[in-house]
Amino acid sequence: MLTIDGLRKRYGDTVAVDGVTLDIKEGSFYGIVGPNGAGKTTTLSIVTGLLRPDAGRVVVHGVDVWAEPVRAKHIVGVLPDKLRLFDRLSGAQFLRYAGTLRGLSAKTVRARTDDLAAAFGIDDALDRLVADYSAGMTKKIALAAAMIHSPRLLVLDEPFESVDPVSAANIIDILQRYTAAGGTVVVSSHGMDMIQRVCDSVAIIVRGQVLAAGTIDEVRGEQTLEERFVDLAGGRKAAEGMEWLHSFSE
Ligand SMILES: Nc1ncnc2c1ncn2[C@@H]1O[C@H](COP(=O)(O)OP(=O)(O)OP(=O)(O)O)[C@@H](O)[C@H]1O
Repeated sequence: MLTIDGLRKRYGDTVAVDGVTLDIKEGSFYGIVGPNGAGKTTTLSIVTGLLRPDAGRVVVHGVDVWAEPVRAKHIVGVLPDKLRLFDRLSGAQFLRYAGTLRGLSAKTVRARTDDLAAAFGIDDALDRLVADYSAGMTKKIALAAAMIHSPRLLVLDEPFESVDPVSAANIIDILQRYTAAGGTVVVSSHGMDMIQRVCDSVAIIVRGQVLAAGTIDEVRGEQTLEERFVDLAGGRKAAEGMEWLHSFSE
């Protein structure tokens, strides 16, 4: 469903992505994990056609993202990292915008808006401005917009950040039913327990490189995913040299 081949991206002197290669199968619930600044968002931005790589190729369901960006974007639904939404629209207007942009008819958009709002528990907020939504509600309306055109692949950058546990469980349920029906989900998250529980496969990215990738069991071995992650990310830092913090100014 998604082939990422030899991606590279640098920002000035900073190498953000250093040869990332991954193969993600149709129907997979695929987790991307890595420490802060590891290159996850940069990788996912390139995969979804939001950022041009210095080198490498991304192919989504047989379509080269950078050779045929419009075709590729029909296949993919994206929840970007920094949510820059048209927040002077109401929730309903925002979803209508997202659906119309994807070529859906007004009738289809209306029906899907109702279904998505009910599924995400934001039906009461559809007539309010997105600017007035809480962080979790904003995440949910952006997720709904990513799904409205029923894409084959959902690329979700930290979808559970700011989302309450009940809503997160609800979203996971929606995504699991989507993958069971043949949809593919790629999700970046810092929630190791969630990734271990929900995903079938995972890649650990550190300093722009894939240090481990495969099924959850292949990657974690005898350890928990979190232990394996901490090992590959260079271990925990000892909390020394911060004695001044305990000297209290008053
Ligand atoms: N627009 C930019 N300009 C310059 N440097 C950038 C830019 N975007 C990202 N970087 C740098 O590239 C590296 C990778 O960043 P990226 O956002 O991809 O990491 P991440 O794994 O998503 O991190 P986090 O878990 O903190 O969200 C970091 O060193 C970051 O400072």
